[in-house]
Amino acid sequence: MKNYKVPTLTIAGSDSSGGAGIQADLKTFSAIGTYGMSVITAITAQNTQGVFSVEELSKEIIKKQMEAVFDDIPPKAVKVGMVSGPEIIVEIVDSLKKYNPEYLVVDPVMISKSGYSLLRPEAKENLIKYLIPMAYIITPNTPEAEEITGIKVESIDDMKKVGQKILDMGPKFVLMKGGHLEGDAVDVLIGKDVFEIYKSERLDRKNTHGTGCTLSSSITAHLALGYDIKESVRLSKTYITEAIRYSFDIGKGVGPVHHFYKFE
Ligand SMILES: Nc1ncnc2c1ncn2[C@@H]1O[C@H](COP(=O)(O)OP(=O)(O)OP(=O)(O)O)[C@@H](O)[C@H]1O
Ligand SMILES: Cc1ncc(CO)c(N)n1
Repeated sequence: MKNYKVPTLTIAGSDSSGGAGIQADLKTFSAIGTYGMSVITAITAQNTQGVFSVEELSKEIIKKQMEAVFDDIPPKAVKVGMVSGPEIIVEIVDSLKKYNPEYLVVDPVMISKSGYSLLRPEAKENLIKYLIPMAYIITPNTPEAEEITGIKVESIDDMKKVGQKILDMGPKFVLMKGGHLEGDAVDVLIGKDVFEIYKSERLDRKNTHGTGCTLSSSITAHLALGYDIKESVRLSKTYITEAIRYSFDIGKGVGPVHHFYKFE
């Protein structure tokens, strides 16, 4: 029996409609059985139809949130999602270096499903230079992998090649997500001596708001529970597939995935 009394932390933006960002992360942390905490980096006014406005929080309040969490309840695993500005990336990296959590999952959030930029262009350099190299695992989708490397990703072969380039930037593992390609939903895990393919059927569902956030939070929670990287990704791939399968129409646009307890 796993010890479920394990704290997990998400450092990310708030999605007012509850489908992505902090809200998706906390739902996932709970559904998998861990104790979820949050450091909020930005507030977005968004729903199933789009992102309408973003207000970034100051680096001072981000630092204070990090101190409050780590000084009292040090998380076993941490996930970083939306970090839109260059200064807050530096602040978060400094705090993470100070507290040194065992697992750091980086979801390099750049553009929302509705096409809104969640990473300011001038923040990209700091993301690549400081945050990506410290990650235990980074989980880019294909457009993000292209932005990070400048190389097109159109096939599983490209995912392998580009994933290797990202691995060379310093993270321990790279999970290349294939949700944006055609055919089966195939994700590729790459590490120094690791190469695994995770394949599921492509579900014909329109409600995929928050898939990326949910997958990376699930990996974070499973790592915190003590699963190894391959098992954490395998269980998380199942979690996201089922969460998409059981998604339902809520709101007028691209609805959220459905979170529920499902294990092994
Ligand atoms: N229609 C689908 N059917 C099954 N699995 C899917 C589908 N779409 C995406 N996935 C899976 O969902 C996970 C998230 O992948 P995706 O590439 O959609 O992430 P993302 O673009 O970062 O998401 P987001 O838009 O929330 O940021 C991956 O495991 C991917 O294979
Ligand atoms: C706050 C937030 N983070 C991440 C995503 C994923 O695209 C989103 N839509 N909103």
